[in-house]
Amino acid sequence: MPTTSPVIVALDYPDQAQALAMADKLDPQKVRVKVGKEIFTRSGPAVVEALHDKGFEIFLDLKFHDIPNTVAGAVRAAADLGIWMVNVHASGGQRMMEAAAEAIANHGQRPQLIAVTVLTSMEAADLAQIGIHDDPAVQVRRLAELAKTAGMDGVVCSAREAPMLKEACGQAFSLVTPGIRPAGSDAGDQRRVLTPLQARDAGVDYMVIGRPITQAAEPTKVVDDILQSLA
Ligand SMILES: O=c1ccn([C@@H]2O[C@H](COP(=O)(O)O)[C@@H](O)[C@H]2O)c(=O)[nH]1
Repeated sequence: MPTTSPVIVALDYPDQAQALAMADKLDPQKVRVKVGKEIFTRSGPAVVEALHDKGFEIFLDLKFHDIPNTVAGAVRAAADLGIWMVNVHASGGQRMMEAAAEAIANHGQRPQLIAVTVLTSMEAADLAQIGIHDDPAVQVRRLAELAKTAGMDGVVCSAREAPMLKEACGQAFSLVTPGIRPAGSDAGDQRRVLTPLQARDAGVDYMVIGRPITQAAEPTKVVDDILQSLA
């Protein structure tokens, strides 16, 4: 049975052995896992297959961003891996997102297709450096509305923007939120953060949590404490 848990654990490791060792401490009934650029660049589809064999649903977080034809092909290849969710960058534009959606519209194992808005590591000063002089929330909303128009199933955003986006894009539009930090844990390079409980109360659908779990002395306990706090 697929899990209904909102928690997605980011398996950001330099090699497959370490990623799978962490997966062995996790329960596919309690969490999904995220395969990102580091481990996928190192291990490729083999790590996806190994995690599937362990029973996990997988968010393949490769954030495709290229011309429409290239992104369409990449999203199709991702769907062929049988993953649960895949993403593109909304800043690639409407035509790029439409090409991605079209590429998997009739796929037998169609994954959820979501678009990254503004990275949770970015704040207003970072946006200003790339010529965007709006508040992050304004840019997030602009890109989320474009993503919805282009046929995306949802977006990656910060939990801070969740109430605004549920209002603007509707309850069925999925909000996937990294930048989740249990109280007292180090924000690191993240800037727009909330705790799991604050994120739930803000209305997010999925919480992506990496280092607070993967770098903990007792990852299983951290997962259980997070799920308990949400119960
Ligand atoms: O805006 C974004 C998009 C993706 N991520 C990814 O989520 C995890 C977060 O890991 P933590 O260790 O909990 O910070 C990581 O894999 C990022 O690549 C994001 O943080 N923000």
